Amino acid sequence: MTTKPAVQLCVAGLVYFEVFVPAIGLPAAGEEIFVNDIRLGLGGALNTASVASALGLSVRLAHPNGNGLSDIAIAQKISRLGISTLNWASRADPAISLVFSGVDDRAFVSAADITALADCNTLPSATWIHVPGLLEARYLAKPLAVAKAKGARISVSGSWAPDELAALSSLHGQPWDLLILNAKEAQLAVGDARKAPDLLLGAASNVVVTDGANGAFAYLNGRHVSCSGVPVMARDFTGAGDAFCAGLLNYLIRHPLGDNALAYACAVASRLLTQAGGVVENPAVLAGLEMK
Ligand SMILES: Nc1ncnc2c1ncn2[C@@H]1O[C@H](COP(=O)(O)OP(=O)(O)O)[C@@H](O)[C@H]1O
Ligand SMILES: O=C(O)C(=O)C[C@H](O)[C@H](O)COP(=O)(O)O
Repeated sequence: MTTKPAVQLCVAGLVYFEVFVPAIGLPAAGEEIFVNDIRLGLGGALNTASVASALGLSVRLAHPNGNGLSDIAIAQKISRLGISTLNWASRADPAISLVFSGVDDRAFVSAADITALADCNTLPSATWIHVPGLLEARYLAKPLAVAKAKGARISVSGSWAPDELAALSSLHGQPWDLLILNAKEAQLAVGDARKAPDLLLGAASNVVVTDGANGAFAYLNGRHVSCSGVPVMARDFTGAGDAFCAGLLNYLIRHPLGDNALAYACAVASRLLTQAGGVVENPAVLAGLEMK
């Protein structure tokens, strides 16, 4: 008899400590500019984990940590969110990002101990394991392959990793069950984002491309599907892609062959645009979208 794993979704990757840089020029040497506020936040793997947990999934966050100031803040926040973790050692402060907010997207300057992921021996047993980043997936390749052999389904989302994106179309053997890219990543991977669902089937049996306000299109469960974005008054674009992944996985875990996966994922992503940052602390942001 096979038993279902108690954890429905494991999210494995780095948790980023983010400093949102105010949109002003740099001060001259020796000078100091005071602004009203410098916002801090957490992101990376915690984004998808927090959304999935708020949507009602049992979630485990697998991430390396050290003994830095950001590690203390991250551990406390995760504990307050009630998300269970699997940790292993990294350097202190393994993932720090400066976030520069633009008109309809953001840019990052980041320092990340990506190699710490290679020290992960085993990932928790889960129905799905999601890795938010191609480079992260490369460093986690061994435990991911072991988990897949034991029956877990593997999902990987893009992130801006040009070399990994360029190599995607030559992958074969479908190491993953689901690949999610945004349009810019898909463009870099295959030259024409619209063709990505067909051209990247060597990497994963399901390929989804998100396209900002336009929504998403995919090859999912053996069919070409698409959906429009849900219009909202956007406040902050951080975490929309990560929330989309959480919504999509929540749907696929509960309705593996259902027809509304993309529409549901777009609805979840649009809610994240109405709050600051990509971590859901107030589940009311997702009111009406929880699933039992
Ligand atoms: N301006 C927007 N209005 C409505 N939905 C949006 C908007 N921007 C993003 N989304 C939603 O978030 C998803 C991911 O956004 P996208 O910009 O494609 O990815 P990323 O955040 O990874 O860059 C989209 O598929 C869509 O559902
Ligand atoms: O801080 C960094 O450098 C990160 O890469 C982690 C970010 O929190 C998310 O990955 C945001 O990603 P989106 O969901 O596409 O907005």
